[in-house]
Amino acid sequence: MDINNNNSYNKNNNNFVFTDAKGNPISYAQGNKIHNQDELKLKRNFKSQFNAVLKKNVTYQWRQRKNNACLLVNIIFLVVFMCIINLIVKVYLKDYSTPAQLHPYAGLPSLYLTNSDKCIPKMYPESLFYLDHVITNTNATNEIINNIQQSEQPIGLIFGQSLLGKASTFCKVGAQSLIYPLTMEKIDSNVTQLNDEIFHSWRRLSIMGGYDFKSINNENLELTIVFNKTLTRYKDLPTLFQLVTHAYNSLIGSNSNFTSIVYDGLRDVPHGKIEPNFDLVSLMGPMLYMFIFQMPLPFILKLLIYDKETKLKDLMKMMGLEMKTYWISNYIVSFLLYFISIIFLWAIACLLGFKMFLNNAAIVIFILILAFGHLLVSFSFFLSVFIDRYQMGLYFGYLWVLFTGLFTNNVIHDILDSKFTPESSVFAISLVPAFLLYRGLLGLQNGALIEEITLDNWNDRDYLMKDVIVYMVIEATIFLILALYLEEVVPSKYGVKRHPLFIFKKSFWFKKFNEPITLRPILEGEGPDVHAERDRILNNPQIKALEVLDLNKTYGTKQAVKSLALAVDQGICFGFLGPNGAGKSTTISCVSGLFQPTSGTARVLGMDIRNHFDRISMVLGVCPQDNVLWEDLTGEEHLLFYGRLKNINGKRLKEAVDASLKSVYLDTEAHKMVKQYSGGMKRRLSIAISFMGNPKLVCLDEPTAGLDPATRRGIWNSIKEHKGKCAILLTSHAMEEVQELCDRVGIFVEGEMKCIGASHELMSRYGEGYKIKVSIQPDREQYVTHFITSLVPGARITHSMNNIIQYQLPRSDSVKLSVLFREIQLNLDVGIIDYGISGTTLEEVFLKVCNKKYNEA
Ligand SMILES: Nc1ncnc2c1ncn2[C@@H]1O[C@H](COP(=O)(O)OP(=O)(O)OP(=O)(O)O)[C@@H](O)[C@H]1O
Repeated sequence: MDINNNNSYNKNNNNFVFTDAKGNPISYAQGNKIHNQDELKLKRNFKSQFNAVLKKNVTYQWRQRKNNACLLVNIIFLVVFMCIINLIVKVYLKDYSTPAQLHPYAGLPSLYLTNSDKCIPKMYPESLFYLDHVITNTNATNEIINNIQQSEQPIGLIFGQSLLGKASTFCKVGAQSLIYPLTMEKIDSNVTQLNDEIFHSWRRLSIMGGYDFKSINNENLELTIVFNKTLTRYKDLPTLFQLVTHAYNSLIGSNSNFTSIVYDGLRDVPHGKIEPNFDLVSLMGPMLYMFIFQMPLPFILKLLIYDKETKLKDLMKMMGLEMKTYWISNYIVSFLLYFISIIFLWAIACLLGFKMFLNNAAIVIFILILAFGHLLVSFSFFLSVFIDRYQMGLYFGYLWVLFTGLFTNNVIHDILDSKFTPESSVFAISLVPAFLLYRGLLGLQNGALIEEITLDNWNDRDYLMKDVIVYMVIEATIFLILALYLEEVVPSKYGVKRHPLFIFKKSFWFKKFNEPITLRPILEGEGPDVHAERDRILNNPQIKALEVLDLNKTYGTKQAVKSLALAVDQGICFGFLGPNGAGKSTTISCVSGLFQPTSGTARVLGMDIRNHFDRISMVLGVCPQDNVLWEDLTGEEHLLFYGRLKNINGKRLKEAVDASLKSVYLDTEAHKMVKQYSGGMKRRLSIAISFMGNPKLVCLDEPTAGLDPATRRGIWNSIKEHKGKCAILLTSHAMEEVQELCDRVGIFVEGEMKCIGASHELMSRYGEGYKIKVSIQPDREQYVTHFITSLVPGARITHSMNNIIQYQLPRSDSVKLSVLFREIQLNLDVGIIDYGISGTTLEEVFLKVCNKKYNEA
């Protein structure tokens, strides 16, 4: 098959070799040039991979629709619950509207002294008076008036926020002036004009109140205090009266002939008809919406952790998926999960007339929703680093929503509401996404109760919405960067993590320039065939499917792989044998890019895994030890996904998937979801996945472990179908499987390759010779043994029971099978009923190599 004018693709002895015009083998990595058309497919295609992950995620989420519907049901439940209560309260409040008043009547002033611990926060000295709620005709009122009037020093007063709103202030004992509760401004209009003006603009709520000084001289202080009841939320401002009188008294000082105060009382500003403005949803809003806005968190955590827990993320990575594409696609799906639920909430809220959503500019609400969405998703990414089980993620998510909701309502609300809270505390609180959301929701609430938030006023003192949104964007960015960094370094059950300072290492930034590693020609203590393997790698210029060059892998203090040297030719199936814990899976994980070798490296088709893993993964297929599948996707959907990862699209993809399903006998089960598959079917699907996209090297980690003989044979057939088209690295504990499938075998013990070669070579090299099993007549053991040892000197009994004896013949060229057969056949009368001769099995070689190791130890 000519690829282009210069290069060709030859198939010799089942070996596929890319060669240049002169017939020299070429590596995919050589010179960073594209050598042939096929090589183009080595490049990861962002569009194709993004399409694959997005389609898979959307299909998977659609299958999770029952679970996802819970999210919407939770939202509906909370909203409907609030609506019902709101409705009941509104019906009850219907008769409480206040008619329009151009000249509202004056009311009685009153004062309330409290300096008990109960009402005064401990931080205030007891000599300060705290003025807040209004109670008329109490002794406390008289007491405070007396105190104020008789005091020679200014009296310390604290005005409760509920009395004066945000304009309240606080005056220390000994201060020169008493208090400046409201900004004073002289208005050049008389009371009537002022009344008219206020009456027409009272809804704009810009006037908090005023003093009307009717007559002021050394003997008289006549004033009216006007205040805006709507703005001050139904609180009287009686204290203003006292303040002004006292201030006046202080001002005129000892010259005072102050004899009378004409008191006109307090009255509301002129206003139009006031309907009861009670909106429970707005009042409860921040807390209610806290729950709703954060409700997607557990669902997003589940989505992120599931792939990690089930090792699907690792497999996708090994099969060529670029992590950047994975994160972007997951980010989008998570964001959509949040966004759809919040838009749904918005729609319901508008339908039901919730003021927080209706009385504020839609653009401001939309920006807040977007900003918090990004923060929530980034925060979920961050949390997912520390959680290994998706069930745990779900529980944690729900607890977080509940806890932050309740905590905000009971603690954070008070802290944020107090004007004594220093900016630094507000900043610290804002670092927690849930509390920052609360600040944003408080802004919306204030907008609903005071004045619509628009892009013009969104950073006014009462809303600070712009600040909140900027905080959200900054925090989202920080959480995302932290998540991506911690994902690489925080220890977890899955995958091997990097050094915390990896970004400061040169190899991180310049990994394309990792020095080539030359295999050591000889290593002390290695057997002759392992030496020969090193020679083969060093002296054979042909590009191999896989070359492992002095690969070491250490987990903490455990050295799992020790200076492994191995080459697998193209088109060859290499069997990797070894006892449990020998390091076979670790080798596959290093070769397939899941783990970074501690030292040494591997080359796939001439490309170094340290420098070209992005290309290697496109020609790599992996079937891990456990089935790593999405339970809620069908077999066909799995293959479509992995096919797209490998840049196969359109008609070719459909054909490849059909062929793949057929090759593992799953074509009739293609549309069943994996959760309905049996263990054998899942295993067959895993194998089909590993061969998807015509990989050049396939790693099969115990492909038939735990399967019945019939299924095992089926899987062997599918592997045989692919054999020759690519190199296969197969680990197994089943000797007959290795004998059946593998051209070469390596036995690996405690991280070291002990022997390597074709199975028959190993059997003859490590085998002890032939065995004869004879069935004898009773009491003839002595005669038969004499006969066998006379025939083959050195033959010894290895097993004798129930007149069946097994003899081990010495390993010697002098033992000729044909002679043995003939002699036994002629001398059956020594007492032999039946007999059989067998050679050394691979299992015996395996046991011998392993036992040798253990005996040495
Ligand atoms: N993530 C890990 N962290 C620490 N040690 C590990 C890790 N993975 C494997 N090991 C250790 O490394 C050694 C080799 O393990 P590996 O899984 O590669 O063996 P194996 O030959 O595949 O075994 P098996 O046949 O049982 O699958 C074992 O001692 C194992 O305990």
